[in-house]
Amino acid sequence: MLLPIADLGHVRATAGRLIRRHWRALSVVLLLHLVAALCGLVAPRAVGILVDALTRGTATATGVNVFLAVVAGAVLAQAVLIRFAQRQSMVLGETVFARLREEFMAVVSRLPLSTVERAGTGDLLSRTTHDIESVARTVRFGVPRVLVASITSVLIFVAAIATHPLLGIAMFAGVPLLLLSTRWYLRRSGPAYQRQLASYARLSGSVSETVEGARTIDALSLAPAQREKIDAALSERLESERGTLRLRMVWFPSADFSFLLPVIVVIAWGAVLLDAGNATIGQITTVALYAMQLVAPVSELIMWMNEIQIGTTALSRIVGVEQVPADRQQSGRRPADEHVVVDDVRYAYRPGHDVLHGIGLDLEIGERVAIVGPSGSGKSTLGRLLAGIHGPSGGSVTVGGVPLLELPVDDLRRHVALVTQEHHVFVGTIAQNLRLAAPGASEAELEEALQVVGALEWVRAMPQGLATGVGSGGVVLTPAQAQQVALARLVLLDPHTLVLDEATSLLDPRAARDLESAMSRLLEGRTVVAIAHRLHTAHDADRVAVLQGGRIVELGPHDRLVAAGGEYASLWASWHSEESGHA
Ligand SMILES: Nc1ncnc2c1ncn2[C@@H]1O[C@H](COP(=O)(O)OP(=O)(O)OP(=O)(O)O)[C@@H](O)[C@H]1O
Repeated sequence: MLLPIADLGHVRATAGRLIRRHWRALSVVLLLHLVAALCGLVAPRAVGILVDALTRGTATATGVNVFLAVVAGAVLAQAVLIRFAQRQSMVLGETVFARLREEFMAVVSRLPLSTVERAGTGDLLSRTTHDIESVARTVRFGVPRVLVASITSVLIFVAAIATHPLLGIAMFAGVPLLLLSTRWYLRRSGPAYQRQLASYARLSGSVSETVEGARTIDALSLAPAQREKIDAALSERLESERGTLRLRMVWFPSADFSFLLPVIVVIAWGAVLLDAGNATIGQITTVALYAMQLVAPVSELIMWMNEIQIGTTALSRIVGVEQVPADRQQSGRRPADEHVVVDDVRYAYRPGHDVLHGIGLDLEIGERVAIVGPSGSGKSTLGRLLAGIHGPSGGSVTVGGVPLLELPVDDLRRHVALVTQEHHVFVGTIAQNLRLAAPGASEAELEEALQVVGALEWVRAMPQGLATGVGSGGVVLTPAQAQQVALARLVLLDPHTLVLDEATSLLDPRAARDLESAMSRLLEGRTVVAIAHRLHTAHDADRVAVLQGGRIVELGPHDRLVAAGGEYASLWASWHSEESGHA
């Protein structure tokens, strides 16, 4: 499933909101361009007057000097005004774009994890990079240029009509062809550009998947299949680019012709009027110069219309991300205590296919519960629901009487946190990695957290201690160190309930043993739900929940369940005999 794409109404509403927010700055930009365009109209008019004076033989040396001064003054004024207008346009473009990008990043970081997982990284990656760049180009250059070109074109038309109304009308000669070809183009270009952008998303998805899964691809010799997939994505992209190119190849030449047409018609029609004594050579010269002056703004308009079309399509994909429904709704209620209760919980990844069927689990504050069961029985799913990552499809998971999904995410993590085998080290310093959990923590607090998980010594031994750069491009941490940093983050978060999923399984036995003491200090005084893949964890727990086919089939202390001789007893017996076999 790809992320939603906003319809034109929403895109227009977003554009309208941006214009309203910046209307003052936009008005200044428009005013500057308007005056600059007016200055640009002076020269053709002055040339026309001079031509007429020369034709009539009334031109004087002073007249020519005045003409030169006026033209030079107008050109200079136009150049200065354009400089300021462009500067203002760029500042405005950057301001608008910066806000847009910040808002988009805020939306992306709020996206429900389940949506990101389902949509895949390619689509989101291409929206946050390629589409944002496309919108940036439109906002920075496209919108100001289109506004300027529109104002200039209208003023040129008005000036031509004011010079000679009958001749001025000839300036419209290219309009029908321009309208027809543009309508033809716009009808087809929207879907064609959507296809093109979707093909970028698929290509970047295939490439990033190949890079991320390089080891698996290598190990299973999947390279040919992956190459085929990328080739298919490339062909799709090529085809979609060809599609839009075909459209441009029809539209551009007809547009080109339609704005050259007025120059030809003005001269031909001017000759007829001159013959009939209805126009002067000076007027024909002025209007013909205006017709030629029109070429630049109209061609700019044509070029940027195309860019704006691409930008609008990209904006619809960006606005679309805002339309992903939130998976949680804050109610403002505050948990009465630290009591976590799972009540009749159901969960389905796909509608109609429940993987949890009415789970009930009342966690006593400070107790340790181990969840055991065969692969696929729903242990990890239950863990994610307990940590408030997914919301249940039915029933509830509450802390202190408040459903987890009603809490703000920052708050939620201070109640329940999930510890998985994934310990991503973010690019930045060790301190920055830790402060993700507690942005305001002092260095002493960071060191205290590192001390709890037994990492203070090695962090202090690093070249710059807490300020050492880690992650991609920095010092490479060992898996055990990465895990210690993750645990220190949890110490800083200080949640009262922890859900452990395969917390130590990726480590070699020695590193796992080293971490066990760090772990046990972290767990002290907290409620713990451990998804137990090794049964000795279950043995040490206060209670064991046996999950089978998405249902809790047994629940109680280890000894009682073993004595009961049920499902857990046989799991325990087979695990025990395996263990003693290994010994
Ligand atoms: N992202 C997902 N989309 C669709 N189905 C999923 C997804 N994750 C898990 N499932 C399905 O949900 C069921 C429960 O999976 P879950 O991972 O919770 O089981 P588990 O007991 O933790 O298994 P294991 O011990 O192998 O990790 C399985 O049938 C699994 O195929």
